[in-house]
Amino acid sequence: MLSLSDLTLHYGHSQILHGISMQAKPGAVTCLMGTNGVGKTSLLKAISGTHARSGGEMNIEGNDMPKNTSAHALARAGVGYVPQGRDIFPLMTVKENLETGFACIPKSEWHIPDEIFELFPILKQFLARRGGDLSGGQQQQLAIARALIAKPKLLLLDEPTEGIQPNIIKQIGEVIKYLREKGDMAIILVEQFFDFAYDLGDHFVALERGRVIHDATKADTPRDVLLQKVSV
Ligand SMILES: Nc1ncnc2c1ncn2[C@@H]1O[C@H](COP(=O)(O)OP(=O)(O)OP(=O)(O)O)[C@@H](O)[C@H]1O
Repeated sequence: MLSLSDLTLHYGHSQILHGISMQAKPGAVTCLMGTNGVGKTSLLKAISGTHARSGGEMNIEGNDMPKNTSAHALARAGVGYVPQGRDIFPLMTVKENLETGFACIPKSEWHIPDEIFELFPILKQFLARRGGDLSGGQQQQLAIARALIAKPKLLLLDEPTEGIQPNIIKQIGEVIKYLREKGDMAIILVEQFFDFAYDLGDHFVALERGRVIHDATKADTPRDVLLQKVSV
């Protein structure tokens, strides 16, 4: 689904990603791991087009995506991005936040599927509540739901468990498993909560200072080996 080859990224003169090559396949959770500051969020920004890469190739479902492809065009091509910190609109209602997910799909598909409320029942209950009045965990659920409304083929999740209470972490884990089992979506999960990531992951990519130091299936990634590679 997604294939990256020799991807580089800079902020001004400072180079953060140094030739990243990796893939993400439908029906699988690819965990992107590494200590703080290795470039995980920057890589998701490059894939989602929210910060243009400086070089390398990106291919989505067989189509080359030039490096100046806009975030909007990538969203239309099937990339759903749930950024770190969620970025929900605090003054808009839950319903309005969900409706912002319509921006990248044809008008004929502008409705909130029942599946969204089956996955996140709390959102149905709080449809008229302002986004900013939800708890952190509920905001995270809203951010994931909003991304799902655009029916992504590739879902990018940046630290979905950060600052969230254990019962909602468990629910988010169940949603990720459900989406994986549907089989048509590739999922890239950036996650510092090691056990959560190791439990969900089918494939593990570890970064160190903007370079890939590990890229293997779960069968070829013993827990202790990965833990050592992604620990300070
Ligand atoms: N907008 C920016 N301008 C300049 N440097 C930045 C910017 N955003 C991130 N960086 C730097 O790029 C490097 C990689 O940051 P990034 O957020 O991608 O890492 P990360 O692996 O996601 O870390 P974390 O787990 O802390 O989120 C860090 O050194 C960071 O300070």
